[in-house]
Amino acid sequence: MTHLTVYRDHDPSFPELATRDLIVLVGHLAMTGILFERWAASHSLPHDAGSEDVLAAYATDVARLQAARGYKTVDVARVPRGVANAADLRAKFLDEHTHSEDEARFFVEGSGAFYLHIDRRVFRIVCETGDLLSVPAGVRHWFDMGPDPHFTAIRFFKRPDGWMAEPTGADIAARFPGYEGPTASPR
Ligand SMILES: CSCCC(=O)/C(O)=C/O
Ligand SMILES: [Fe+2]
Ligand code: NI
Repeated sequence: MTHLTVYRDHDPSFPELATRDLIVLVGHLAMTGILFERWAASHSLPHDAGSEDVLAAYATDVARLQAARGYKTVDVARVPRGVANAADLRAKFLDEHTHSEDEARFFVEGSGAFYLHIDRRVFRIVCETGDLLSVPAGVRHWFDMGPDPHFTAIRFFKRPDGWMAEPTGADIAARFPGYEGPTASPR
């Protein structure tokens, strides 16, 4: 289930806030400039769906968000259940990094946890199917898809050339609770 946990960035053992209440979650994230919305993700996708199939199924939603927030480019990040190189894929987003522009992610299936490091706090947001989250320009963050990953996310970019990340070189991500999957108890 979607939830938010807020930590001080030097103390991963004692959260300041943990909530599954969407109104509280949206409000807390909005105070830091993060957009969170719950969308309908009602199109079932075949296991072998490609990016074009995903974008075609959600074309109306994609066009609406592009028009509203000026996103120029979209792509699809998809990790099907049971993928062979899960550990390598997981490692790709596990280090803290930034993007030079505001981006957004819409989870059309599956789940994963984003960690946004803002003003000496870490906002851990477990996203599930139907969740839309923005990552503001320059915000330090990382993403954990878990040990048994499964998700499809439409990614929205303001840059015409899509996903580009700048590593911060910090080792903060390793100190925070990872994402263990949708059946794990929330933290
Ligand atoms: C859930 S989309 C894949 C992860 C990603 O694009 C990103 O930037 C993580 O920080
Ligand atoms: Fe990122
Ligand atoms: Ni699947």
